[in-house]
Amino acid sequence: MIEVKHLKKAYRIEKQEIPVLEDISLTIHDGEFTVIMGESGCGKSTFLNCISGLLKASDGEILLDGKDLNRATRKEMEAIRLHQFGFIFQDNYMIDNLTILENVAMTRLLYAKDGYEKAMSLLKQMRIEHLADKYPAHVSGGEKQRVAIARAMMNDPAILFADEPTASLDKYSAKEIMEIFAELNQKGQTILMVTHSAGIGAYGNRILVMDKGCFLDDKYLEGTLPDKTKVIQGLVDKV
Ligand SMILES: Nc1ncnc2c1ncn2[C@@H]1O[C@H](COP(=O)(O)OP(=O)(O)OP(=O)(O)O)[C@@H](O)[C@H]1O
Repeated sequence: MIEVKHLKKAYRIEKQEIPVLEDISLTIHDGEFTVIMGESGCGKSTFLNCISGLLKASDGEILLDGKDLNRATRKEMEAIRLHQFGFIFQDNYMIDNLTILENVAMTRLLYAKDGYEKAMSLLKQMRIEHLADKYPAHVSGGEKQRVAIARAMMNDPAILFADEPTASLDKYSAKEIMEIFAELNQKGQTILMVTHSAGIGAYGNRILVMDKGCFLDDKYLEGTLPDKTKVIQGLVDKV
């Protein structure tokens, strides 16, 4: 569970402070698949980066099971990112001269002996075990995103953060990736995802709509994918 209390974030450009997030308070509960939507530039990625510790918030508390990430030392934050968080982005950089299996296994090999077995079992779960010995340059965009999910799941993260994970994919690959997300969530994985697409957001079960650094709507979603897409579109159109 992550509790966000009075989170503020401003960027400093030269001597000027540019406020982006304005006093946000909310809770992300375990097992939720929360989706953040809103117009370009409203602060979605800034929010995701602050609560995942990739960016330091200007003020407020971000409590992960009671521990305030905004006051954690760099070493504590590194450990939390390694052991408790998983990240998936639009473009997932991989090390070109390592195989897919090595890319996935890498972070766990830093502290556990079962890196390769765990990586192989996740490649199987993502149905891409046949890619294990290939290099990143030789797999498609959709396959690369599956590799990125496997890599993000390597340390059994408490929360999976995803920023526009389907933005660079065609609609068929995007659907496959979202089906994997939905399956992981059904097995209990907490997910926090930013997207621009109501159809992609509909795979989630909670929608947060952001406008100018605040959340305007926070709604739990039920029903079929088309039902949820309609609800999300209605909320987003109000912005
Ligand atoms: N490092 C930075 N320094 C200064 N300003 C920044 C920085 N990163 C983002 N911003 C500004 O903060 C605001 C919010 O950016 P952010 O990327 O969080 O928005 P977003 O909602 O994720 O946008 P998009 O949907 O286009 O990705 C924007 O005005 C952006 O220009």
